[in-house]
Amino acid sequence: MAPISTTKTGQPLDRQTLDSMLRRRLFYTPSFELYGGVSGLYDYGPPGCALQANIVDMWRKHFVLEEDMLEVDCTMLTPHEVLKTSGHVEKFADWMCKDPKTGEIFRADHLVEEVLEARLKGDKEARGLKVDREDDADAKKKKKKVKDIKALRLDDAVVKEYEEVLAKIDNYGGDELGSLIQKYNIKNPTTGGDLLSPVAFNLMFQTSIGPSGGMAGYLRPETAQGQFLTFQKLLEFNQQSMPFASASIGKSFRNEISPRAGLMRVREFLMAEIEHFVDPEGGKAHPRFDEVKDIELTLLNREVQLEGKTDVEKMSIGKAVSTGLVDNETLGYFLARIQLFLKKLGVDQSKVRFRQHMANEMAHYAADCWDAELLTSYGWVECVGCADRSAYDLTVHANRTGAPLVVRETRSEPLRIEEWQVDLNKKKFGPKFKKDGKAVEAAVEALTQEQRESLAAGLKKDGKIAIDVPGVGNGKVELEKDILEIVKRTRVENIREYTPNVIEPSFGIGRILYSLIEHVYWSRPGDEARGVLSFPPPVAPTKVLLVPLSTNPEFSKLVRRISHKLRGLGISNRIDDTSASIGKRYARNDELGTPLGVTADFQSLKDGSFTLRDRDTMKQVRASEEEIIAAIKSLSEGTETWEDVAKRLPEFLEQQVD
Ligand SMILES: Nc1ncnc2c1ncn2[C@@H]1O[C@H](COP(=O)(O)OP(=O)(O)OP(=O)(O)O)[C@@H](O)[C@H]1O
Repeated sequence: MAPISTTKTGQPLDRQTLDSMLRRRLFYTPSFELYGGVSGLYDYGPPGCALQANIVDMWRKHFVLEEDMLEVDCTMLTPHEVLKTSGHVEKFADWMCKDPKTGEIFRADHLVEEVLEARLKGDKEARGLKVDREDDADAKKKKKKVKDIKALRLDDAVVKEYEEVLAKIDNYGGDELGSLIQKYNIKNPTTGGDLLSPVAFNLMFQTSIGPSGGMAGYLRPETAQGQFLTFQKLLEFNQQSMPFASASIGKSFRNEISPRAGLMRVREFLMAEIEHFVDPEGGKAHPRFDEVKDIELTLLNREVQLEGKTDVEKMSIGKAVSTGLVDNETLGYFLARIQLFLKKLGVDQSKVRFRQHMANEMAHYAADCWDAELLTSYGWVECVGCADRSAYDLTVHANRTGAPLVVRETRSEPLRIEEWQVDLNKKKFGPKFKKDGKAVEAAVEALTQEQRESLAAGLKKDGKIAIDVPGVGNGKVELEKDILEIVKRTRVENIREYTPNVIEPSFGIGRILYSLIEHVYWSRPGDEARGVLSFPPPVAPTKVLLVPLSTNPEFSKLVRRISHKLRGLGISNRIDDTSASIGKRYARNDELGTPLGVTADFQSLKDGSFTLRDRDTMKQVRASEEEIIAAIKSLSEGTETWEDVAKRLPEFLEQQVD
């Protein structure tokens, strides 16, 4: 069963309270609410926008800047042909099942998951086991509308079976989901009605480009394809130097079947994707792997899941790669870098795990794939996917368009290849085969080295050979030695040509943003109605709250001056000069996650000093304007912590505001 997500004070996270706080503070709001809203579409308000911008900014610095990646911004409108070639038109689908009576539609894997989890909860209740508060609230809420939750004791063997199914839920295809629905007698949870068998539903939004409607297209479901199609130009831009990575941040669109998980599953979302192009020879080594090899990750491997379990293992990425658990250094390098990025954002490290894809879950061409999952009140949720897509994408686009999406490198040592070559005597060949000439020539060219070797021996012995040429005569064609010769020669290759493989870390910014909010959310003991969002200062939407002690215009002047100076330094700040008590004003900003507060008071008028308050500890220091601004700058940039500042500057105890 999905584990419970607790806050840093050990309380189960109360999602309803958090959600209402986030909407009240305008982090986000359902789109088109005046018209009744549309599932899976949300608008971000000011703190949500600032938070998203800060996450994206940190992403750019952590990946694009740090690794010299080549950022591109490709169009979201994509012609049908491109997505047909990439396989999306045929395969980018989820399984849905319909209730023919009510017309309701369910995503098949989510339905099986929801019903089995509900039954396991019911079993837990029936066994008299404590159901966690969040579990309880959830169950109560669902009981009203979900018929399937009953305090019903299950057989131990059934519990085990359900748990195994849940551990493998991402691995099932349509037929298997259909069988599970049948086997476990899963119905429409609201009406108890029968459901039709699962059918594939393509998640892309279709459109047409141009007024004639003649060019079919889609809103892109990922940013990746644009990057693959600019590969050649980027390689040129990079002066033919490998390896290199492209990166892109932009909206993607997926017509999710029944999005009911807030920002976690939406129909339009911001993605940040990297396509790292690497030479497949040499084990996909990464030049900077040494820098990360000792970083420890929490790994949930494929075999464990196939046994129906979810036990994780902590392991250094160096060991995971050397033992072959993670396929190669480049993939391992990015897993470690993803973990470091999430840490920088303030994601709770005990709520991060990397889950390896099971065979069915992975695209057939992928060599290995790991998801960074974050524990939230929705359970473990994939927030970053990291896949080795091999040479698939470049190969299919090259085959379709004829563009050479390859790397050509001069070899340091020319390569000498001993091989059997076929020489055709064109003067005799043409007149003999006439219109069939092309087909015969293609069949000859297609002969493998082994075939050529044995045919050479046959030619020497009998003076003629027969080869298969489908569609010509009876499918066999005889060739005499005056028409062709097969000889062994040495070919010297100075240029090496290869299709790079691609390692793709793919980030859903909205999922990361929401999970981060859950991870930093807590309430002060004894004051549960007041939420606090403990964002690290660099990621916080607003860095500083400026409060004049009272409505005295002299205080107001001082805070405006500080605000102006902070703005000059690019540090976001807000003045709250309302008549609410200082405690209330700070509480409001705790909910917005503002890490620092500056108060102007009578002492400020006297000696120009100000107090600086830390959101999390509520401790204050007092110092000159210059020192306070310097402290704010270093805290906002993440170069100092509050502990560092508190060591440097004298604590201010007199006027505790909360
Ligand atoms: N509907 C969505 N809403 C928000 N973010 C999404 C959505 N679908 C995908 N993402 C984000 O994009 C990232 C890369 O997409 P990917 O195709 O790997 O997801 P996915 O495997 O289809 O996700 P899921 O299985 O949850 O539908 C995911 O890790 C996730 O953060």
